[in-house]
Amino acid sequence: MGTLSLSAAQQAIIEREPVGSVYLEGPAGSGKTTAAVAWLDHLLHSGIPGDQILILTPQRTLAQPYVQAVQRPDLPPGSLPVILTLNGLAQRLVSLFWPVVARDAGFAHPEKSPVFLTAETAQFYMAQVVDPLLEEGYFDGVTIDRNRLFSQILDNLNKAAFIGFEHTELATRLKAAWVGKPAQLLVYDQAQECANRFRQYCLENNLLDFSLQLEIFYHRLWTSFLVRNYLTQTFTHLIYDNIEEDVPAAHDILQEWLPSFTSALVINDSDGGYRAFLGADTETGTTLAEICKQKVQFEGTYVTNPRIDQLSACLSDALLRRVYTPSPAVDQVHQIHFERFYPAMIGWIGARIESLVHEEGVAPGEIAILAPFVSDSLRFSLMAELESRGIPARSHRPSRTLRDEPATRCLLTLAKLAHPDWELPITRQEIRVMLMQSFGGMDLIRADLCAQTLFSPKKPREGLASFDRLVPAMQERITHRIGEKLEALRAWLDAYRTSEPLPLDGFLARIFGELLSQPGFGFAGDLEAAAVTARLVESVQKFRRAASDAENGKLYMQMIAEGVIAAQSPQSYEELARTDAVLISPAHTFLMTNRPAQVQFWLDAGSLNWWQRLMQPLTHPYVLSRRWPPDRKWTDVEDYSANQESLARMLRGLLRRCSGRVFVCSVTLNERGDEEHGPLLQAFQSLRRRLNAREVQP
Ligand SMILES: Nc1ncnc2c1ncn2[C@@H]1O[C@H](COP(=O)(O)OP(=O)(O)OP(=O)(O)O)[C@@H](O)[C@H]1O
Repeated sequence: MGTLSLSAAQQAIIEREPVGSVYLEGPAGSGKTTAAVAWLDHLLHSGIPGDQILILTPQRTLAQPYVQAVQRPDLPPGSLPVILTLNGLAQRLVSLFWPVVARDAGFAHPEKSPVFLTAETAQFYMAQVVDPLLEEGYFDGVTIDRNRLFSQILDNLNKAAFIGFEHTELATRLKAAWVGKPAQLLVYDQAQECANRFRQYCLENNLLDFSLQLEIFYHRLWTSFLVRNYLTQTFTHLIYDNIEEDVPAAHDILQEWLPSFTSALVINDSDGGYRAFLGADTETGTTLAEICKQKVQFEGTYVTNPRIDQLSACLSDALLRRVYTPSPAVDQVHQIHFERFYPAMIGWIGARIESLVHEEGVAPGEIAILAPFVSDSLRFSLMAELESRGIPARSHRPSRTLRDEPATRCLLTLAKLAHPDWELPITRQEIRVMLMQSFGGMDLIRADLCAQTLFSPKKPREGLASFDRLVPAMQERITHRIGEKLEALRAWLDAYRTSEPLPLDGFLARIFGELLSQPGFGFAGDLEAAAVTARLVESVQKFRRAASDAENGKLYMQMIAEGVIAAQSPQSYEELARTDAVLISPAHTFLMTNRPAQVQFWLDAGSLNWWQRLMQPLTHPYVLSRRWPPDRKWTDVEDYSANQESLARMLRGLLRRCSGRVFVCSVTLNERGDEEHGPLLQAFQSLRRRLNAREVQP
């Protein structure tokens, strides 16, 4: 177990016979996962074959400590433990037992293989189903992006599967809780119609989105003696971590499955529940405690200190308007900083971090800058500020898409140039970005000159004109060195155009290998660009497998241009965690990476976004949950208390992952020029007032 010396409580977990079930509960940072990883090590060293051990987590990121553990070189030789989410398990089983269930589940072509959809490809098919309805005027009064509309309909289907009700009941449930304007009732009906049609479309075309995978697993496979027998014989030992972040269907299945494991370690983080908006249910999770033979409680923390704990308690009291008396010690672990405008705040954060790193010896990787949302401009300004001070920074925005990456934009422009038959428009701006990326080190001015002189957006079929045709003065300005590369690029594209076209993923892999990664070209030695290319190729491949259309390369390009396919960048948390750099991340994402940071900066403290949830006109995370009574109305009272509760939980979670100090940053005028005094800022102001009042007391 590396250099950690385990506590007595942790030792007690691992010094057992691998028999019987244990329910381990405790707050974040109390060492539960560390004990579980040591337990896994113990199981493997005691001779249990790895592939008989199932490690289940609600989300891949939460499995990282186990993924790392099974990569250690000192493990005994043999098979590896199986690390899965419920969805991953469902997908495996549906593949395996497809011939047995496909017909009964209503698929039109049980003789053909199933096609498992990703979040992206599901959006693509949703577009096929919903676009004609949008043309008929569906969702006329709803102002949200098309892809968010699609993702909410998919989310509704998922919620029905997670909670365990018929997807045809969605609108009934949503409407029963609605108290606002009647026009919304029609929106729910239309969302229901879309969900029904999408499900039908999936059944007709052998497509399985997450909801359908889970429903088939839960209602058709799990109930089969054959499947249960297979599962109980395959897996004899279970580690199920972060049950509080999993969905009721997972808890139901584990309720029945758990007794058949030879040993089981079930772990609950008593502060968690951050994935509630994705269907996680802490209450159904805790029912697993009842069937475990032994219950163990971990106390304390390896991460925070008593002053941070006091700050956490004071903030909860302030937020929930309870009476409290803060200890002056909390002053030492937080600081509130106000600036009038955003740029000044960015500068202040940069200077503060510079002094933390250079004067106080804090490692950059121990610093996290957190905000409810991280916009592109915020991310860019922070990265630039830190870079100018020589501080390494990394950012995590789950919503950052592959199509936003310059390397992707370059590759897709090249794809359009190479496939004139697609007749897709190409702008000069795209040519500029492509040249700067392809040639590496080419400046904006020269790239612009090339785009102006060598390309006509009106005649995209003609592609790039030859450098040799330019007048000598222009050639001089662009430079002959660039001219040579331009000619090499043109020659490559010409040769490709006259040969048999490849599928888009094949084209991307080839131009990367034959041209862009060659010495002198922009992707040579650039690991980030190579990683982006690999992810793009993978995204196109998944799309190609799911969309059998002959012109699927062109279709992919169109879908990405319209934003239907966002090609989410599945940058691994592992990659991010490994670098010693300041992390810039949405607060919620930081919580789900489950890693502590010594110093945290909380940005936009005045913003209401810390408190209120994202507007989702087609769905509702609380109404679509198992504990919501079908006849109850969702009023402002419920809304207020849900927001309060979720902010309180988030603050506890952030501080549970903080070992040093919090800097709370507030700008009078936010990025949009508005003044905001949201509940987070108010809680800190209340705390300041009380601390000041204590100081003036005799
Ligand atoms: N015995 C120990 N001695 C020193 N540090 C420890 C010990 N056990 C755990 N830690 C450290 O404490 C931190 C939290 O541990 P761990 O992730 O196991 O806690 P947890 O209760 O599972 O929290 P979470 O629910 O957030 O995952 C980690 O950085 C870990 O390295």
